[in-house]
Amino acid sequence: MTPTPGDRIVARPAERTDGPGPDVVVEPDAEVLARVAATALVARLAAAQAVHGTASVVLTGGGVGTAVLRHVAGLAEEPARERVDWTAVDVWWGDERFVPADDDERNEKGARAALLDRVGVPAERVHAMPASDAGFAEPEDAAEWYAGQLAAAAGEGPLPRFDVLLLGMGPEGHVASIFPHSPAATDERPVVAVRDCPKPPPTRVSLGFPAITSAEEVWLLVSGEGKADAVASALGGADPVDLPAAGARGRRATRWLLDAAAADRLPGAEA
Ligand SMILES: O=C(O)[C@H](O)[C@@H](O)[C@H](O)[C@H](O)COP(=O)(O)O
Repeated sequence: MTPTPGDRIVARPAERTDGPGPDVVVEPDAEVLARVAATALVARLAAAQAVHGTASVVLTGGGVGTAVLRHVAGLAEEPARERVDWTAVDVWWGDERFVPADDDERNEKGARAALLDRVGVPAERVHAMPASDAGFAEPEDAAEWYAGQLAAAAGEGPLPRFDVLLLGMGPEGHVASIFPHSPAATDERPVVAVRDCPKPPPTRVSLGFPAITSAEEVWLLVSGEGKADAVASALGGADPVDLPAAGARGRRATRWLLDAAAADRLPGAEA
């Protein structure tokens, strides 16, 4: 039987005072994880459209994040499946590499190939972060422009509704382009320029914590044994400055979608 989200809740850490505690879902491997996350994402976006008429999703780069998008595109081709109206989905990014538009390092490029160009999201709903050859000399200018795009979409307040915000996580606990002990980890702006990233490329634009934590739901997609220590620390209550993933929380839900290897060091993990 294909596992579905929630099949194996291995940990539900204590309720926190500033929102619901995280749910942890473990799937056998990265492939199943991506498939299950894709099915859940389609359901969540369809539900948002039923309520609001539109849905919004914040995308991540990374291996699992891109695999999820490929599975979502596959689901869109299955007539019997739950449907998302892709003409009524706003697509944002959690972070982007400040490199030329046609650079393979662009998260946007991967997302377009995996999903967006396949399901026909209208151009005006694809809110890519600027490339380095898009007329912004500095990433700070690009970050400010993106904050303006978010505010314009919000109507009131600085941020629009994000129904689901997807994040990958690095082995040291970075999310989006917020790296441990970087200025971005404590920046109070919704969008920040990031320089001197420990992981190349060094110059990026990222949502900051105020934007990430404004999302209705934050889903962290994490696979591989190299992430197991960071997963355990984040769920164990690490300081987000030390381990940014610990600060990635949604208003209504925070969902850690793990494969078994990434969940291996969680207390109480099932064999
Ligand atoms: O910008 C980056 O450096 C990556 O996109 C990064 O944020 C990625 O999401 C994580 O490192 C997880 O990546 P994997 O899922 O491939 O391990």
